[in-house]
Amino acid sequence: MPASKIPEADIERVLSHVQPFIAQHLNTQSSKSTKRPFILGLTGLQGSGKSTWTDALVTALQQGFNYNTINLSLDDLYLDHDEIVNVRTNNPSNQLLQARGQPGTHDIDLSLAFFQSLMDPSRDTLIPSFDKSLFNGEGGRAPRESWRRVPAGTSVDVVVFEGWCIGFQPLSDDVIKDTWNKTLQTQATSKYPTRTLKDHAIEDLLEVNNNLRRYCEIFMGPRHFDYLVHLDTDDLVNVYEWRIQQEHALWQMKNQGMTDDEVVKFVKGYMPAYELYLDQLRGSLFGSRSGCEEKGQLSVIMDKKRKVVKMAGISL
Ligand SMILES: Nc1ncnc2c1ncn2[C@@H]1O[C@H](COP(=O)(O)OP(=O)(O)OP(=O)(O)O)[C@@H](O)[C@H]1O
Repeated sequence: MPASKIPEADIERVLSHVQPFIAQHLNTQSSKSTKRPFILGLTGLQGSGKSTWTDALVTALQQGFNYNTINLSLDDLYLDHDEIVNVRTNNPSNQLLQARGQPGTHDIDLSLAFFQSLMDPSRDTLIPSFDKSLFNGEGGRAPRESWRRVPAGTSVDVVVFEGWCIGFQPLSDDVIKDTWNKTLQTQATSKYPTRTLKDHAIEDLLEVNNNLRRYCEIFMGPRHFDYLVHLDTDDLVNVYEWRIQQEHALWQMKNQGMTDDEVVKFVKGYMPAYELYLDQLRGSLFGSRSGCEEKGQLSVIMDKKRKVVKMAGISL
């Protein structure tokens, strides 16, 4: 297996925070007839390395601790292609819902079925898979025969569940309106804009916020996780830089990829969510009044080159 881009020492540091929570969880589950796996959320900005970190964590949890570990990406829960087209057609003026990505473009029933099947040892668990290359890059559900399978009777210890908006929590309509009202117009001269709310109609932001609310109620709220690792940066502009580095590497390797302008347009689509929800997440997903205060959260701050410059448990 090729060496991971994540230094082993960084993985070890993360696990020194997380593993005691896993051990405690498995200990309390051992006497139960229906065992629930430990759900380790991994959230992070676009291109921060969520998939790469997930792979490294799964390997370390399996090989270093012998935990039966699987992973799921929120990207694998996208609606199938025809449903994504429906979302686009039903929301013609909402720029946030013209392609897969935002809350409102994932299959909630599929996510529920996945998490419920993990609790039922009499059934195989199929891990959903989405193929981004289908339909000229619009993507579609991969055939079920190609999904990974956890055979019935196998108990899964840990699920690493990664996604860009995991840990984001809906705001009240009033807070969204207030934030929107106070936000200045997008910086027209900025190469990498980080203030984009005014590019969107307030009702479009509210709609995505409502979709996020449903996600959190059903499978993505604080009660659905046991621990959250957050890949973050001290400068949001790095999200543009990371993606541009990635596309430049792709150009060198395959002579294809996005142009810098296309990257800016693409990353800008995620900025409204960062502007609205990042502060609260940085405060804590398991904050007071969540009823989950005993759970843990770790902030991993990376610089422009994705070097970890700070790692700290979030205390309430
Ligand atoms: N620590 C790192 N150092 C250098 N390169 C990295 C690092 N982490 C990830 N990369 C590279 O950055 C790119 C994006 O990584 P990855 O796909 O893991 O990010 P992601 O957060 O899952 O992306 P997306 O938000 O698009 O789903 C990949 O080319 C990966 O190899």
